[in-house]
Amino acid sequence: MIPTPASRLAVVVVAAGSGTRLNGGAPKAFVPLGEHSILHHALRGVFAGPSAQVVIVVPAGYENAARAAVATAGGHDVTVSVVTGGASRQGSVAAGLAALDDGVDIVLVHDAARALTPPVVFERVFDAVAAGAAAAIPTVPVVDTIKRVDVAGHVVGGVDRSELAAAQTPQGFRRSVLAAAVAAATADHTDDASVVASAGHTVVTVEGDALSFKITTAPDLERARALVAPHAAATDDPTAPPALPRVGLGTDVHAFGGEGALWLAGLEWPGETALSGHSDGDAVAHAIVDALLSAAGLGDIGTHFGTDRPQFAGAHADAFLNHTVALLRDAGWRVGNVAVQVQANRPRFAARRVEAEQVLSTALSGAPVAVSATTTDGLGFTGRSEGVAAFATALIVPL
Ligand SMILES: Nc1ccn([C@@H]2O[C@H](COP(=O)(O)OP(=O)(O)OP(=O)(O)O)[C@@H](O)[C@H]2O)c(=O)n1
Ligand SMILES: C[C@](O)(CO)[C@H](O)COP(=O)(O)O
Repeated sequence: MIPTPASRLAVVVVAAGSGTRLNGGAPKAFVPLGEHSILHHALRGVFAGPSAQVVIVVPAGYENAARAAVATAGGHDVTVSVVTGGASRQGSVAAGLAALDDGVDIVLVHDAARALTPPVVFERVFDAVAAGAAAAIPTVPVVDTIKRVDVAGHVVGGVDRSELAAAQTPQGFRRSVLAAAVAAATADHTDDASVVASAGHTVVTVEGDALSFKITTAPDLERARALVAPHAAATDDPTAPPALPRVGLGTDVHAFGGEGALWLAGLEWPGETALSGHSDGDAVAHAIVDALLSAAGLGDIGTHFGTDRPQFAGAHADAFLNHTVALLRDAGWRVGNVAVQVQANRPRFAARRVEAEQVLSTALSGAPVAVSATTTDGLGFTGRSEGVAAFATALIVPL
């Protein structure tokens, strides 16, 4: 980091949004994340970064709650101003800029919603602007295949993801550049770099961080809570890695009567009756997903694979398990091992058990999977051959 007098730098923390997509019962920055609020965690990252004046922009009526968050986050020695936000994010940024001290010449604008951003990201952005850039933003690569989709939901083309990057915050600027661009803006932009770029300035990028994800929806909040919970008691540092392995439990049931082939434990079973379900009805894979998500404290299969996700309609085990591994990885975990038991009269697993274990293990990035199968001596719905039940346990370990 380039050392500069504290008076040069200010961080504007925009926390005035309503959190419509989160629907958390309070403006988003004031929704609980562990023992404290989202804003408290965001401020911990800000206070651990480069020395700065800090301006917090909040909804009307939340000024005192913001001052309380400053105290719990350890901002006793920091110059902090709390101001009321605008109707849009850009309006809130303008309100924050109006509260800057005279000596400030570099400004970082940070979303409170990116509450677990590591302090090193603030340093990277500040260093880039202090080294001469008019504007610098942290970005991360886009990992999904991106499609253009029309209003009917049909794919109309692809986008080369090598040309794309996902923008995060804090976004850093020469104060004069940002203030002039915001004052001259005629359109509402979703980030500050767009405001400055539309005024003709070059925006450079620095490395972002997976922990800087934005808490936008309920699954994001679950993920943030899972990151904060395991280590908060031990270290009180939300950016420290989780310390202990964790275990989880999952079950699933599907009835026979689906269309097409039977899919179970990641295998197709020619000649067997299919299971019904939104996806392929693979109760073994779904029980494993629930076991892994419960171990990580990331909710359950409905949280991430509900019927509102058309991409998982008809999907097989590999799609479910790959996505679950990615969710765990983003939360700081990898799969240790999985054990799953199937209760069913059919199919008979003995001849294909090893094959099933290999397929499931491959979908879990190589973690060992043990599959066992049993019947119930004619008792219950599995004994009457009405369906299949599966029970899974999982161990996950910190990355
Ligand atoms: N009028 C607004 C709108 C947004 N923000 C802030 O901008 C950041 C990013 O916005 P977003 O995640 O979209 O938050 P919300 O607007 O609260 O969410 P939603 O769009 O779901 O209502 C958040 O820290 C939010 O508090 C703000 O300060 N003032
Ligand atoms: C500023 C931002 O976080 C960069 O990714 C983002 O643009 C905030 O607004 P959004 O409407 O939630 O995209």
